Amino acid sequence: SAMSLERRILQYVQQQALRGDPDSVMAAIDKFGWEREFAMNVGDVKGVILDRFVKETAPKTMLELGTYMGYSAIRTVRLLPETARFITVEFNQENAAVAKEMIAFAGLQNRIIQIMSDSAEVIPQLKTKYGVETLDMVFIDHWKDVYLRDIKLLETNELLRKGTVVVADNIIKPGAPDYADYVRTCGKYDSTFHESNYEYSNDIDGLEKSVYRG
Ligand SMILES: Nc1ncnc2c1ncn2CCCCCNC(=O)c1cc(-c2ccc(F)cc2)cc(O)c1O
Ligand SMILES: [Mg+2]
Repeated sequence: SAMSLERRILQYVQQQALRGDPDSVMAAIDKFGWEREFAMNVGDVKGVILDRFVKETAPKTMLELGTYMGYSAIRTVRLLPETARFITVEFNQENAAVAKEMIAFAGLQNRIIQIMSDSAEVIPQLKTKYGVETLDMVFIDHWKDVYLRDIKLLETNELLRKGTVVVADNIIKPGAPDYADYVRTCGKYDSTFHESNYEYSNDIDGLEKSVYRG
């Protein structure tokens, strides 16, 4: 169809959900994912595990790599106080534009700093351009073959501190084997795998939670 999948989901949300109600926006995106077409949001099953990590960590400053449609940004920020700073980075301009409208519909546009750029460009600028000292939490959900490059960039740019929680999606499907191997064996993280289901499916997937030892 002429309209992209992401645009069709945004239209569905605008028709089915309640403006300013993040939970209704998430519910509409998840309903579309289960009942109509697959979309690569973290989804409602893995989302519950992510929620638990966010509540446990209560980050004041958080970075997300891979905004996509804004589902996990909305899911996360709904659990944070107004004072928290949430920065999300998306490379794909069309998806970033959809995310901007999705986040605005959810009423969270003042709580989310959206950057439309390659994470490799943004990470080295977080301290100087975005006033970040260190990150309390990171959610990695962008291209699976750049997860490892980017966690190393976070390390070398001194953005991690003792206790920073790094959560990564898709450890099984599509998989990020070089990343998983690194965080589990390099000695810099206490890393645990949390098995779950792949979004809108009964297939197996899971999140890796890696706490930086500092
Ligand atoms: N360097 C950068 N900086 C910022 N954004 C950036 C970037 N580089 C890219 N992007 C923009 C993100 C692109 C989307 C990333 N997500 C994915 O690619 C993804 C794919 C699947 C999937 C699995 C099995 C299948 F059969 C099909 C799809 C599931 C998921 O949960 C996913 O998160
Ligand atoms: Mg994902």
